[in-house]
Amino acid sequence: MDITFDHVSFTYQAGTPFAGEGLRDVSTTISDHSYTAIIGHTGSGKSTLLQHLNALLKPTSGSVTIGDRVITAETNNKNLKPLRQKVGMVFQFAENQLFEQTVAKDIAFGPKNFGASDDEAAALAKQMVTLVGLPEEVLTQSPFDLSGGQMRRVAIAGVLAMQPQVLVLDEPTAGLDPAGRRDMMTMFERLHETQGLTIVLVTHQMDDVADFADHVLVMDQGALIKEGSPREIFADPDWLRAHQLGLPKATAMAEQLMAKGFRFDPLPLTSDELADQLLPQIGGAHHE
Ligand SMILES: Nc1ncnc2c1ncn2[C@@H]1O[C@H](COP(=O)(O)OP(=O)(O)OP(=O)(O)O)[C@@H](O)[C@H]1O
Repeated sequence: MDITFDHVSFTYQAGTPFAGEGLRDVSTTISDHSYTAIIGHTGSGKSTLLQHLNALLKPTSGSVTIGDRVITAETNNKNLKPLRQKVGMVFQFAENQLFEQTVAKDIAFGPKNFGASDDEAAALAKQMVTLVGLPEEVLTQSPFDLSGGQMRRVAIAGVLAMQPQVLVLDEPTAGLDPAGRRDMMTMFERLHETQGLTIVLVTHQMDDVADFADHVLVMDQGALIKEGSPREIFADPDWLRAHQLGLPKATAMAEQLMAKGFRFDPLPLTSDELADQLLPQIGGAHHE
């Protein structure tokens, strides 16, 4: 399912003295099965864009086409339920939204709300808890007895239990330690690869963009100012700096090495790429 933005602008509190522009004339397509990263500094419009992906917000002007549904300012709020099922949202600190007495009940809540029987919902809960890498034993536990990282996985399982086609992730690794972050990102990669889920990721971690995304949207002051593959986006470090954006660690290190006379073409995005280009220059990796 593609999601296409056609000249989308969005104004918060339109018509009041507090009106503020959230999005300005954004046109782009998030393709079916893609892994799209959205980057941009604070207040650039990333969260506003995300909320248009399942019509939590509707454009003030322009349209968003989600699969076969066209959302405009005139769209009424009826019949949006199927959209909410197809596009699953994992908000920042999603674990704060857990509320049931057991993990099983929490994961089953969404499907039951959408008409699944008790048995179907329980089966989904069992399936999803495994999919997010937790042992089945947690199903009978209180979510509040789990670690922060495990609680977040339960919240994600609850979104996956709706069997969405698109998984939207707003800084999903915020607050986790480095190992927890890596495990979480590997889990999303697995969901993308094995379940065919389209992933839309908002992140400040440029290494995650380089490692996982195949398409990148760069937001600034509500506008989409650049889009392309990670290689295209990270090819111009000066441009990124001018927009207060960082670089993947390997790219930043390559830049420093270039100042000392090393050559890199293209600029490496990952440590493997950095090593592959560096070794021949320091007399390593000779294969006779
Ligand atoms: N509820 C709101 N009412 C009024 N203005 C808002 C509201 N939410 C966001 N804005 C404004 O819209 C613009 C875009 O905000 P948005 O939250 O989408 O940015 P962001 O890139 O997600 O930022 P962050 O990285 O801090 O989450 C900002 O100027 C912000 O002040």
